[in-house]
Amino acid sequence: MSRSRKPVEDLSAEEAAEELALLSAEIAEHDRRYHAEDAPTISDADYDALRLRNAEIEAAFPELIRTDSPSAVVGAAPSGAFGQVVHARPMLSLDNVFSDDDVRDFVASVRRFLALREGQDVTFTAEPKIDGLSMSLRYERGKLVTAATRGDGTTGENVTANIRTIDEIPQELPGDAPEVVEVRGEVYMRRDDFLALNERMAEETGRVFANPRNFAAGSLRQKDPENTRKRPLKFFAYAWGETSEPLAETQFEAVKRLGKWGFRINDHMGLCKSLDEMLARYRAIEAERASLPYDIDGVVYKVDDLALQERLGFRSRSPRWATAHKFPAEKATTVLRAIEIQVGRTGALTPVARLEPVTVGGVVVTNATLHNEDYIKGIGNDGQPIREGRDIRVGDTVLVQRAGDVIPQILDIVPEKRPAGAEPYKFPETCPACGSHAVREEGEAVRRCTGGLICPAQAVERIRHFVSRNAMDIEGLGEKQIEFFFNNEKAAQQIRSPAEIFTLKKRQEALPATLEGSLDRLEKVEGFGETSVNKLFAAIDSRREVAVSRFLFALGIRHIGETNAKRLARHYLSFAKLREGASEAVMPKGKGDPGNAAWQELVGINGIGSVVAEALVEFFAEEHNVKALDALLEEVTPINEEPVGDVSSPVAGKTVVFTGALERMSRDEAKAMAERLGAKVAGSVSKKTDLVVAGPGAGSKLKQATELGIEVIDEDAWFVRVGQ
Ligand SMILES: NC(=O)c1ccc[n+]([C@@H]2O[C@H](COP(=O)([O-])OP(=O)(O)OC[C@H]3O[C@@H](n4cnc5c(N)ncnc54)[C@H](O)[C@@H]3O)[C@@H](O)[C@H]2O)c1
Ligand SMILES: [Zn+2]
Repeated sequence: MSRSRKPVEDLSAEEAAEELALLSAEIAEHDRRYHAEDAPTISDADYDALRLRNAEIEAAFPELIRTDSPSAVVGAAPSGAFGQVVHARPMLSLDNVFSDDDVRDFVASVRRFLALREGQDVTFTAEPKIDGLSMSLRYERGKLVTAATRGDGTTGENVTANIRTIDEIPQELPGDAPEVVEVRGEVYMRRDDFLALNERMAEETGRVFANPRNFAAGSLRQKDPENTRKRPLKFFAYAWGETSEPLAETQFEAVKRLGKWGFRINDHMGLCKSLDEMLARYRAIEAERASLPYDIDGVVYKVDDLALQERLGFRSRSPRWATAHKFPAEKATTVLRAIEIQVGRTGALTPVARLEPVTVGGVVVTNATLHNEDYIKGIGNDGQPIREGRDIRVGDTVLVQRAGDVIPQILDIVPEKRPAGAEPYKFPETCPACGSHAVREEGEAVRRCTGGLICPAQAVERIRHFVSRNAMDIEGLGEKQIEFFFNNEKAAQQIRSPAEIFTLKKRQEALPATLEGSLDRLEKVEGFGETSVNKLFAAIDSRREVAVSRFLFALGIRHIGETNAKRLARHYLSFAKLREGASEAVMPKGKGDPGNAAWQELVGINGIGSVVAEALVEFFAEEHNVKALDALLEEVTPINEEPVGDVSSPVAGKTVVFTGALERMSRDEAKAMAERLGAKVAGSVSKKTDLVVAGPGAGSKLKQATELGIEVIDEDAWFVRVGQ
């Protein structure tokens, strides 16, 4: 695969897009295994490396951020086993960094966002990152009322009854606690408790957990609280959610306050006034790691000043004011049992190593990535030999590395251990999914199936994306069902395009009575049955009306991920308007051509660049897509988006352009503020612009605004206008 150890700056856009596609599928699969099943199959370090690589590519190619980017996702949706709790404030994840340089970049990004000058210092807290699971404990008038897991960040599982069995969690808070306060932290299990209990479990049930985190998660999700009571769970408090009054002015003081209320807080938390102090504390905590009674997987840095935290705010899955500095990991050797080829959504053939299971850092690893054809042969991306030219063969003993590097999975082989008769691996030249020719284009690392529309690997993926949770969210259409419908020869049971999902019921109902009881009737097919068929039809019918953003995202247009779909939907509000805009847009022809007004409106939308715009325009220009879309629109009605943000603010609904230098805030902060206040931020001035905020040095945009008679104000006037 083109996901390689190639530095991000050397990737072509094509390679980057390909790699992002592979990464998102892979990460989603690991999230499911880890969060929904408590049974990960790769080490955390490998998982983090996948995410890091994904983030790096997205940062370098913001235009390529995918329909299903992992960067916007937290955890996994709550299971149905418990009641659900919608968090008053979202429970997010943390960004990860791995090297000293990354920490330096993190500090720099905080300073940049806040537009700090030299001499304006930021203090950070540093504390161990506990390897458990996060918990939100809601206290009202001093009494514990609900305890919820993080879930997908918005909605978690209600585990109050189980949490009440944990000694370290106070049922009541002292009188000085605010009327409403959500105390957040980590539920974990000590390593010695884990080892002892796991041994007992192995004897009694034959089942064991991979690590204390999984054991803690499993213990917390017991149906019967009495079972949870038998498991020695512990809790560290380190954060908070909703509070009816501020806890303190700094992170450090706020956590100290939680400690005074009876929560355990970590005594390795400290304040750092400089990068050097942060790194020194990281080293000190790392040195103590082995002697701590619980597992930690890194050090968390947080901006100490809560007013600055507030200004920094959040990205979609993590706060800007914190990051986790992860510990590096180790290597292990194992045997390569087989090489399998997977066909991705884009038709790329990816070699995957099936390994003799090996424990790396407490997690059993059975699969690894082999990157691409050349990598197996011992050739690097630059065409030069790697591993001194050693190729990788089935039967080889291989060195698997888990490190905070890229996704350095199989590093090398052990030549002395190569079995006699091991053959060089022959990469297939046909697609294992459809038999079409698989070709490798000049200069490309990836071999691709040419089957396009007929290749089930690609079509099935397309439909799978269409029905996925964040897209149309149609329950009952899992991979198996999609494949069943896709490969079905019976006209009344075939689904080969999104529209056909919605005509399935009609086609079934139109079957003549003579077929009653035959396999043509879905409910007679094994694995379906009347109840599940009715459920499926109900699920499909319930999605005949969906938000524009979901609908757009579901279409699987290149580069239109959830975030971009939302941006577009928020701008155009209706699907018809969006389609009209994209259909009318004429791309610039060469330098100096600005494109027509519809194009300019499109690229003027905050966050939408020319690559995304082009993908959208091309999608609507393709006749085949228009046909499929029209068929779909016969069945589905996209519901107009509501304007978002603070609708009562003086700039709500206005389109604002910032230009020139800003002195009191960075450009990013300005954008974030405007959006919070319900304004749309555009990148260029057009007739649709309502307000231009111009700082010193403003040039062509200011001139254009004046020509168009648009109101122009300076930064101070902006603050007066928005009342801040
Ligand atoms: N191996 C796999 O297949 C796989 C799959 C998914 C996730 N994971 C692993 O699961 C972990 C969970 O992923 P994630 O999205 O929750 O991100 P994360 O664990 O890297 O970081 C966020 C979490 O850190 C926790 N945390 C611990 N100590 C903290 C402290 N002092 N301050 C703030 N937060 C603290 C919180 O629970 C928070 O939700 C990661 O380590 C990741 O490697 C592994
Ligand atoms: Zn194919």
